[in-house]
Amino acid sequence: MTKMLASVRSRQEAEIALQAGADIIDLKEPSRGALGAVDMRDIAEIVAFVNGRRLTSAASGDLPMEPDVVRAKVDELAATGVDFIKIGFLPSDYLTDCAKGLAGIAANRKLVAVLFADYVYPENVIDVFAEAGFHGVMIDTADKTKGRLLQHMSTDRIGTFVADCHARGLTAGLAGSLEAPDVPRLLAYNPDFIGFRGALCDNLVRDAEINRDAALKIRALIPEEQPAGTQSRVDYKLLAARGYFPDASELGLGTDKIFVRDFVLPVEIGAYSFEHGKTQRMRFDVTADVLRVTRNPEDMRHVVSYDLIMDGIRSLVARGHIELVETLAEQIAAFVLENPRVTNVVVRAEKLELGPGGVGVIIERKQDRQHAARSGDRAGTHAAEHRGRGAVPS
Ligand SMILES: O=C[C@H](O)COP(=O)(O)O
Repeated sequence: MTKMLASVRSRQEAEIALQAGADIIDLKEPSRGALGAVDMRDIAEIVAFVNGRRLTSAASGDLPMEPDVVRAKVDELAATGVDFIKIGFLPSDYLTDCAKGLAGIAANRKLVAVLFADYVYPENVIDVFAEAGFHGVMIDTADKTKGRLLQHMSTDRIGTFVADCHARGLTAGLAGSLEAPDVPRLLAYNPDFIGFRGALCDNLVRDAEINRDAALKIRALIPEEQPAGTQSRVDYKLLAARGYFPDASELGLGTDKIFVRDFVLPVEIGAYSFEHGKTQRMRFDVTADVLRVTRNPEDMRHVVSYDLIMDGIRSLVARGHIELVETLAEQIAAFVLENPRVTNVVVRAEKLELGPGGVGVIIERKQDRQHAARSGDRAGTHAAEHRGRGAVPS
């Protein structure tokens, strides 16, 4: 289950987050930086106010990578009774020492290491926290003026991050100036929690007060059902279980078309030797017929996000050299059809650098409704089939 974490700075804000249904009340002072700490006295007051009705966490503040300083601050926070302590780790020669220095506290308290998507870390950084006994790792952004998490990290890398954490027994969290349309894209990767501050405030201004309606809007996008366990990066069965797809009773509403047009990416593709070891630009046009869920679409649960289509194409292309445009077009069609709301898809895949104009292929593929109905599990059937064939980006 993916939990909603709401960062609050005061008891009043904690009350709004609690009433809006946030799962984790995170204590953070946004005006003091990405991981600004709330004053100790206020933390104690807010933890007492929440009084076990929700999980609580507290940010450590933007600390220098000095083991003694970090340990002293975490010790102090541990005494407040918060359930989780979030500690920011900057790339540094002392990162490992700082993590190891917390192993003693980690034996008794749940520590969550916060890494920043706008910095570069050594490849084995998650191992460092697993070895030090941390409870989890989360990705956030350090500079809140420089874009959302998904502008720093592809969904494919996010999927890898979550899977790497889970493989090491760590919980995985995601945050970073997230907005409502980001939620279904991130939910598909099954993080343990998704964190918000700006999106809960008026006009996305994270230093402003939390707004109840904004918090309710985000809460509605993270339904609280218990998902089935999943192997896949993008799990449409999971999204279906969370209310992102229609019930059979709603199918009478017909379909709409969503499209991605003129989506250009560098791709390693081609059967000729001169096409190997380099990229060439390709343009993709995808049109999908999508079952309508409601007459009044109001939030991301009611739509099939075109972002999911673009994320899928990026992931497929990132897997390495592809011999044929036809192969890639089939993979894209299969990926889009994994979404049980898609009844039909047309994929146009075009190489842009081989002739005076484009060259490529247009294919049209349909959802195998009969097969899906036979299985009695419309939402999961195609995902399972394509996963088996390796069509899901991995
Ligand atoms: O822990 C999560 C953060 O508070 C997210 O803050 P943000 O949404 O303003 O980036």
